[in-house]
Amino acid sequence: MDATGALPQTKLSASNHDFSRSFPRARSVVSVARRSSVAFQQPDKLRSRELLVVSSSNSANKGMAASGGSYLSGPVLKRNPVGQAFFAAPVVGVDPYCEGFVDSHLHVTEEKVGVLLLNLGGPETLNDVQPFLYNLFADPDIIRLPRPFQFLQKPLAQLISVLRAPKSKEGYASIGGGSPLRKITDEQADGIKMALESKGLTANIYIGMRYWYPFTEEAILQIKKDKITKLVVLPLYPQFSISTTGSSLRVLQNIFSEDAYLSRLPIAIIQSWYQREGYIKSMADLIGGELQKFAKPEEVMIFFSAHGVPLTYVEDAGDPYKDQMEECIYLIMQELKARGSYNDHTLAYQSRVGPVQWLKPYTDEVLVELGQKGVKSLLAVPVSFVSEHIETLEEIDMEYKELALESGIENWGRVPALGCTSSFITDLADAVIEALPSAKSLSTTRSTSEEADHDFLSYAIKMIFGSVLAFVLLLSPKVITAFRNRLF
Ligand SMILES: C=CC1=C(C)c2cc3[nH]c(cc4nc(cc5[nH]c(cc1n2)c(C)c5CCC(=O)O)C(CCC(=O)O)=C4C)c(C)c3C=C
Ligand SMILES: [Fe+2]
Repeated sequence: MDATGALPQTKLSASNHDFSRSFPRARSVVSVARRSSVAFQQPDKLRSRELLVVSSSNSANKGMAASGGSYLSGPVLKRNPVGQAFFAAPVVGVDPYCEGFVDSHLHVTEEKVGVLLLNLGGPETLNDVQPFLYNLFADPDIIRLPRPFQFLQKPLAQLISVLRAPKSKEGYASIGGGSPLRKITDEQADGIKMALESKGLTANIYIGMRYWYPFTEEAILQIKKDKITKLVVLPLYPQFSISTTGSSLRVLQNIFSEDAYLSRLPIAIIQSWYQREGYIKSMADLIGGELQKFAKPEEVMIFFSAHGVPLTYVEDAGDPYKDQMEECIYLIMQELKARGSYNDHTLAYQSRVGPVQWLKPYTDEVLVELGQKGVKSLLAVPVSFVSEHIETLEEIDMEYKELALESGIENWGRVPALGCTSSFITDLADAVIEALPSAKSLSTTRSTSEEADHDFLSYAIKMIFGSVLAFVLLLSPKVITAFRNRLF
């Protein structure tokens, strides 16, 4: 990192490895991925690449698709604009023969599986707060400037980070002087490693944070050093947003496309996993447990509070975040109903920053309204993130709790973040195992020049076909008559 706190611009050198063939493919495994376009760019200027991506799913979403509604009127499953594939088939077993590859010198080498966990990162000390904020605001997926103004990104990031730092520092000071994110993510990584081992898969787990240590760039350097032969990318965000998973994938895309070894490395990306049965059930377990702490559990309003995004992300750039969030909450509520809990529930968005409109309704406004409407017992459920962090520990536990109590809510509870809940960690390990057979390298997809050739060819075909069609039409009796009658 440089003196201003900017994150390192890591350039990864080309590798000598030529992993020209990979064999044998899984035999008893049903591939879980579909070929689909992944946007690593901002979706409004997509240069999508053919890459194998996995949307981790299972019977839960199939059931929901069948129900065919939306959160209020029942959800509808959509293929989202960032090219996400839904409804993967279940894995039926792990191929005992799928354990090696042949390098260019025809030596059989052992498969080395890596799992890259992507996360946001957080300042570990109060001195880290301003440079962390700089990294966050310098991200074009966080502050999306129109193209002619993009040169202002870094000066603007510097300005906003300096202006916001005192308020953020206060928040971090109130939760012990720094973000707990690194520690929790380390523990989750250990948990996933152990869960994978218990399922017969040895894997190296890497943590790639977007805005603080250990940066994604560092994790990728380590993946290269360790000569990983297959990589599963698992963002620790249940729902996809351009501002979170999308931003991290863009970093990966930039690094991978410039590096010979990485562009040949078979990789599977789990873009979102909010609909996995294991995750939904783990959330329902936690909610059910907290409901029982109230004197009258059936009277408690379940209040889902998700981190917001600016409205333009959803409305203009096609961020699937809101749809996925609503679907996720629908599934959790279905699970609770199946367990006999019929509580009222609502969803609101928290943590807005800056003057623009964010996803509504806003958490603070809804809390006040609910208090005024006479809701007396409320259980807050953080739903967009799986670790405790500043927005659960400070914003929800302190600010929103105080606001709720002032507004007339008498009984307040909060569901803890999933953290290392064992059913949840096991489910993430399953998601990795299911994704593994679909790993595919960037270089096996069409190259840019092939794409350009293809584009030129299709352009030429269209031109020729169009000219012939125009010629035929012009010579057609009707057109000739129309010309004669001066209708054009
Ligand atoms: C799904 C989760 C998140 C989304 C979506 C998201 C979008 C988003 N965030 C900001 C601005 C800030 N986020 C900050 C902290 C922060 N954000 C998330 C998660 C999501 N952000 C987490 C988990 C954290 C906390 C990390 C930690 O240290 O514990 C901050 C810094 C804290 C603060 O000053 O409030 C900012 C700023 C934007 C602008 C945005 C979408 C465009
Ligand atoms: Fe955020």
